[in-house]
Amino acid sequence: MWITFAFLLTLCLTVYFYFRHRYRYWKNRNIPFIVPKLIVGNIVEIFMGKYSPAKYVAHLCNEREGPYVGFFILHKPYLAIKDPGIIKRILVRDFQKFPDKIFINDKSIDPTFSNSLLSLGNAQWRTVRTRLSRIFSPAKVKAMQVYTERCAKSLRLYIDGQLNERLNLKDLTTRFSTEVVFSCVFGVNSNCFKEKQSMCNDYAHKIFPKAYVGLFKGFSYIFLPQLVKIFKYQFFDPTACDFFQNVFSDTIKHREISGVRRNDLVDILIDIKNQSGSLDNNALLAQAIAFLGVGHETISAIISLTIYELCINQDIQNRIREEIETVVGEDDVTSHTIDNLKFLNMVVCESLRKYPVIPFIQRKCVEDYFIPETGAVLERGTSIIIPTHWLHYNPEFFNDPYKYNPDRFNGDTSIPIDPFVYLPFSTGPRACLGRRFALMSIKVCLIYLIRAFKIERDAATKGQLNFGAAHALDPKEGIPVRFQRIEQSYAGTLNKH
Ligand code: HEM
Repeated sequence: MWITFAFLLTLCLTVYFYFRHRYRYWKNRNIPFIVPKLIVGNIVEIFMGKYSPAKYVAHLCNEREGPYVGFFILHKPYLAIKDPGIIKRILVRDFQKFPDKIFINDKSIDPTFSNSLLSLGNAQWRTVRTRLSRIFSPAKVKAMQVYTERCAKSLRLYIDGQLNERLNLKDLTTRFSTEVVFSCVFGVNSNCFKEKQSMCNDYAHKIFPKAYVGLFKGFSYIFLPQLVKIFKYQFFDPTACDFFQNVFSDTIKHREISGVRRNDLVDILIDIKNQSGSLDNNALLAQAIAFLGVGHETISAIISLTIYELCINQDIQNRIREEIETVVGEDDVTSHTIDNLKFLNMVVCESLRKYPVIPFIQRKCVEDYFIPETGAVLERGTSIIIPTHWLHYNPEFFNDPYKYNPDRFNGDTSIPIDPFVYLPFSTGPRACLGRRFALMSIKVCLIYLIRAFKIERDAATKGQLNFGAAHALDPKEGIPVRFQRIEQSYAGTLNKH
């Protein structure tokens, strides 16, 4: 018994002194930090469901003055960077020292996610990113607009059959985004508007699990890699990956045999595959699944949250409609007309500020790094968080940040917006690859809907959305709204297209 007691005592003391030593990490470097709780660090509030990870990081940033704040998840130190000058160094000027993500990247656990651009480490990331960089060039995105417009017309018809009924915005916009990404990435129709229950839509939803399972997976792939290594669970849902692997392989085979070109992403991926020494099938599939997973979630979230704001702020909805009427009228939507819709652009920018769908950016330092502004040295391997959500809601950078106010993006140079505090797509060499494609799809969808319908709140629409800790993009109760056909002039466009 004494031996057991001595063993347990030694174990407890070892754990205690180990953590005490680890928790001096930021103090020893003279970096302000949040005092951690023994063993768990600063993780408790997230697991109690008090905060989402994004809001928790924002809360930590508010707790300490200064350009950065250190915190701990279990024994591991993290640094949240608050100063725009240092953010610029990390994302752009000294990017070569911060090219990696924190995500665990283990091909034996999750080959699809680990092969995707989202998580690849420096050397491989560079090769894949260079190969894929032309995928969303202005000309390619212009070519994909035809397919996106087709999807917007299908959505419009789908709504037209359910006028004045209570509709859940998220359901409509995920059908649209799945159809768009399927059409442009996989080169096939997903039948999201033909079938109430579309297999493609169901599997697209499954790629990233929702609610607490999704929260736990996403969180652990960034902050608790030990758990992922022990339990070996995949980031992307394996059944969804199998389903899309089949769809993608069939499409590639069909294109190669038939020689048909559609000028979409599949064609580009086949071209990349045929270049010597290029990406193999698994690597291509990983990119396609990542595009589908990221693309369909983010595009649908921004469209539904924008429409929600337009229901609450009818004056803004009317202003967009007037602009569309003046610039586009009943004509086709071209990339040129999209560029001329200045107010619509301001609206989308404001939605991306108020709802940063990727609420923080992550980087890992690959060499010791001296921060000239403060004299601090970041050790090789330091995990960095850039708190987009905190920056976008900071009154020092955005006046009255909880207000939905597109006019803050009117280009007034007396109150310029710092590009290193407004980071919906991030910036620098590792910024979002799909930015151009996402903006085009969001704008096309909004133009088609606002031109044809007056969109109004329903009695059940909340004045304030309740996201809860685990529903980052997805308000808990959905977003119920009603669509009404507007005057004949707009109905004219319905018949025309
Ligand atoms: C509203 C829509 C979207 C937003 C707000 C968004 C935002 C972001 C952000 C913040 C990052 C992290 C960048 C960084 O670490 O510096 C990212 C990465 C990425 N996004 Fe997007 N994204 C959107 C849509 C899309 C779409 C539609 C696609 C493709 C179809 C896409 C593909 C990617 C890829 C491949 C990366 C990884 C880039 C790399 O590591 O090289 N995104 N996105």
